[in-house]
Amino acid sequence: MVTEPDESDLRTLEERARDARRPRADEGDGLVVCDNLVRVYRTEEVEVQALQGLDLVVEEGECVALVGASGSGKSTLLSILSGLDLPTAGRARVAGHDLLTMGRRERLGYRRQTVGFVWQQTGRNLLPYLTALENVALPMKYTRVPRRVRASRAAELLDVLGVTHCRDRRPAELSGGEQQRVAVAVATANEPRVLLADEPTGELDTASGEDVFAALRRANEELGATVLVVTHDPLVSGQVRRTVRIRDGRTSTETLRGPGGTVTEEYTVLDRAGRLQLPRDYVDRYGLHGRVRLTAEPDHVGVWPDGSDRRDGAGDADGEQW
Ligand SMILES: Nc1ncnc2c1ncn2[C@@H]1O[C@H](COP(=O)(O)OP(=O)(O)OP(=O)(O)O)[C@@H](O)[C@H]1O
Repeated sequence: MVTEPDESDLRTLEERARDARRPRADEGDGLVVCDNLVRVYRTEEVEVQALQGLDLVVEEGECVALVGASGSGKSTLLSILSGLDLPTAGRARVAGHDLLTMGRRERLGYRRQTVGFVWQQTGRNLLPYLTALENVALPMKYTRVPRRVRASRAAELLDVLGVTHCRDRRPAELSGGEQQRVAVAVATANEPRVLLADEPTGELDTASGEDVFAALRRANEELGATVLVVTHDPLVSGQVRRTVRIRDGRTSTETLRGPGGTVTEEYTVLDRAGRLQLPRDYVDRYGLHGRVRLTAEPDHVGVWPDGSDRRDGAGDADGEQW
């Protein structure tokens, strides 16, 4: 028997069709692109430059850890990418949405469908009077997913993220780690292209933190979300392929890891003025400080401690080749 789709089914289908027609300006240019991003907080007495010309490109499908000292601007960046905060200047584009110019309606749709968010504070992610299943189903109500689809997708997400046993419990009846895994399910309910997490394991013990990180990885690998996770947890940053370090409101160095977590490549960002920051352990390892000597080689630049007499540019333990 063929049944007629009801009105809400049709609305959902129309919305999906409209969404599919929207230009994908991001394609081929990074799913997340920040270009010279600036965020200045002004209060009556002080002005804080939280982001000072940050550049970042994240490709679709990546799982990236953002690390950096307290106050370096990590949460500010995530707030901007989540559509909650507006940059002061620069360019920020996520999945074809220009975060500086988008209007109220587009911003609402962006926050409901394009990005998902997991906060550090477990209590901030879930509504206390709803069960885990109801919490996960709720965001789909706002995007007008039909009721029966909401329930089955919520159950499926709880299953993928390993928290099926929590489905009929309220947040107060869950451990911190279980709450955060349910929070990942809530954040991925509307199939966002980008999942943002601000220290999601910060309040947890090591074992629960690993479970939550495994949930984020599943969201990345099995549900297809591109993941950006702010973390102070070396266990998390040691397990992702790419770690981006933020220093004084700018991206400074990047580490790429191969299978098994071994570091395969280190990068640094050359800013518009031609300045670059060397990774701290390189500076220490090669005793670089103050003035350093540069050698121009056919295909790279050598950086040597001042006073070293090496001039041929061949790699040895006294300098660093770039
Ligand atoms: N609403 C605000 N008003 C004024 N200053 C702010 C505001 N939010 C953040 N800042 C300042 O901006 C700078 C960057 O803060 P941010 O929270 O982004 O850093 P962070 O790297 O996430 O730090 P942490 O690791 O401690 O969370 C800090 O100096 C902070 O005090």
